[in-house]
Amino acid sequence: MSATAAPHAVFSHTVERGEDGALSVGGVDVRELAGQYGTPLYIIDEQDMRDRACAFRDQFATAFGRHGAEVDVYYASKAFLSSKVARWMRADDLCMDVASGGELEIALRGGMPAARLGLHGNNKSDAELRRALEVGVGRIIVDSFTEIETLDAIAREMGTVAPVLVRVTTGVHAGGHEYIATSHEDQKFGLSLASGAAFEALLECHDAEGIDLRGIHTHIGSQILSLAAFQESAERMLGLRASFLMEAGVELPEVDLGGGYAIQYTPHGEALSPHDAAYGMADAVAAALAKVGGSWPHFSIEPGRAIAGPAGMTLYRVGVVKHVALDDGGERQYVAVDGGMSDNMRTITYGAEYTATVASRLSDAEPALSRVVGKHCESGDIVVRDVELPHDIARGDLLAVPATGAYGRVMAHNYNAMLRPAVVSVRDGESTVHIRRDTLEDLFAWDVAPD
Ligand SMILES: Cc1ncc(COP(=O)(O)O)c(C=O)c1O
Ligand SMILES: N[C@@H](CCCC[NH3+])C(=O)O
Repeated sequence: MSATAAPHAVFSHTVERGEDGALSVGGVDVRELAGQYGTPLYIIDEQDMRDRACAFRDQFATAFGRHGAEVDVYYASKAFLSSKVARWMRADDLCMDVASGGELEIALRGGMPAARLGLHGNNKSDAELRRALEVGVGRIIVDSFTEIETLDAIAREMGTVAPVLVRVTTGVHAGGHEYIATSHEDQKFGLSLASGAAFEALLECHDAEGIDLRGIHTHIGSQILSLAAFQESAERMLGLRASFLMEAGVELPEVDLGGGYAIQYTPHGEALSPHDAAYGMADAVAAALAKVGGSWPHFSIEPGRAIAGPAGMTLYRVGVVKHVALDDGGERQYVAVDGGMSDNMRTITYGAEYTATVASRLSDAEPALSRVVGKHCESGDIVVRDVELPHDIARGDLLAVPATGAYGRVMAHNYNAMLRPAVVSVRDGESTVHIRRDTLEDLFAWDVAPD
C-alpha cells in the first residue's frame, strides 16, 4: 500500500494512512487484521514498543554513564504482559518488574531469567514469596514490616537469603489522578520517609538473617509530566541513603526510582521523553550527591506505560450512531462500538482522555462533536469522551483508538459476559497473536452449570 502521512502523532511510529484512506500498522492493513482476528482488537506495534524500551535503556545508560553510574531498566509488566513481550524484553536486555505470582509465572514462561525480575506488591502471599525465592528472583521489593518478618522467616526456613529493596514513600505527590499517585502519605503503598518507618524498615532488613538488604525503591505515581517531581523524589531518596550511611554505617548499593513517565494520549497531550527524564534525573542525582555525599549507587527505573502505551491501539467496529440534542442547542454524535468499558477501564476509572479516528477509510464529511461509547449496560461506558469524527461515520466503519497499549488488556474484564479481545502484535507485514480472544467456551468453563 502506498502511504500518506500518519493520521496524527498519537499513533505508534509505523502507522500510516494508505491512498485509499485505510490505516496500516507494522505494514498490515487494519481491515485485514479486523477480518482475521475480529474486533475489538488490541494491536501492538512491535517495532515501536521495542524502540521505546531501548530508548529508556540507552538514554539512561548514557545520561548516568557520564557520571560512571549504571542503570537497569525494569519494564513494569503490569502495563501489558504476555510471554512474548517477556521474550522481547529479554532479547533487548531489559529487566522486568512483576506485581503478582501470576505476572511472575508469565515472565518466566517467556524466558525472562528470574535474576532479572523484581517482585512488587503491598500484600504478597506466603506462596508468592516462597515461589520468588525458589526460582531466584533478583529482588523482592518489601512494602511493610509484616512482609519483612514473613520474608525473613520463609527465607531462613528455605535455607536461603532474600535480596531486598525497601519501598519508600517519599511524600512527593504526583500523577494525573488520585488513584494513580503512590507516594503521598495517605495511601497503601510503601513505608514513610517522613515518619521514620522507612529508616526503621532498613534497620530491620539489615539485621534480618534471611534478608540481604540491597537498597531502596520508590515509585511516585503514574502519568507524570513533571520532571521536577522525579528530581525531588530522587533527592529525598539519596538523602535517606546518606542518613542510613551516617547512622547505621551502611552504604546501600542500589536505588530504584520507579516508573510513571507520562505519554501523549491526545493530539493536545504531552509526554515526558526518555531523553529528558534521563538527563534531568541524572543531573538531579549528581546535585543531590554533591550535597549529601556518598558514592553513586547502582540505579534502576521501572517504566511501564511509556514503553507499552504508545505502541498499542484498539480497533473497534462501529455499530449504532445516534445524534442527541444538547441543552446549549448543539448536538452530540454518539458512536457506539463493539467493546467499551470492558476493554478500556481507564476512561471510567480515571476520567482518562483518548482520541479516535476512522481507520477503514477517509471521509470528507463535516466533523461532528462525538462521543465514542461501548455496548455495556452503563451510561458511564465511554471510551472517548470528546472527539471530532466525520458526520458520515456509520455502522461497519472501523474506528481506531491510539495509545491503549498500557493498562488496556491487562485491566479488561467480562462485565455483561463480554468476551475480552485478542492482542496481536504486528511487524514487517506479519501479525502474531499474544493473547487470544475469549470464547463462549471460556465463559461456560467458569460458569458451573446446573445438574
Ligand atoms: C512499583 C511500580 N513501578 C512501576 C510502575 C509503572 O508505572 P508506569 O506504567 O506509569 O510507568 C508502577 C505502576 O504505577 C508501579 O506501581
Ligand atoms: N492502571 C493505571 C496505572 C496504575 C499503575 C500501577 N501502579 C492507569 O491505567 O493509569
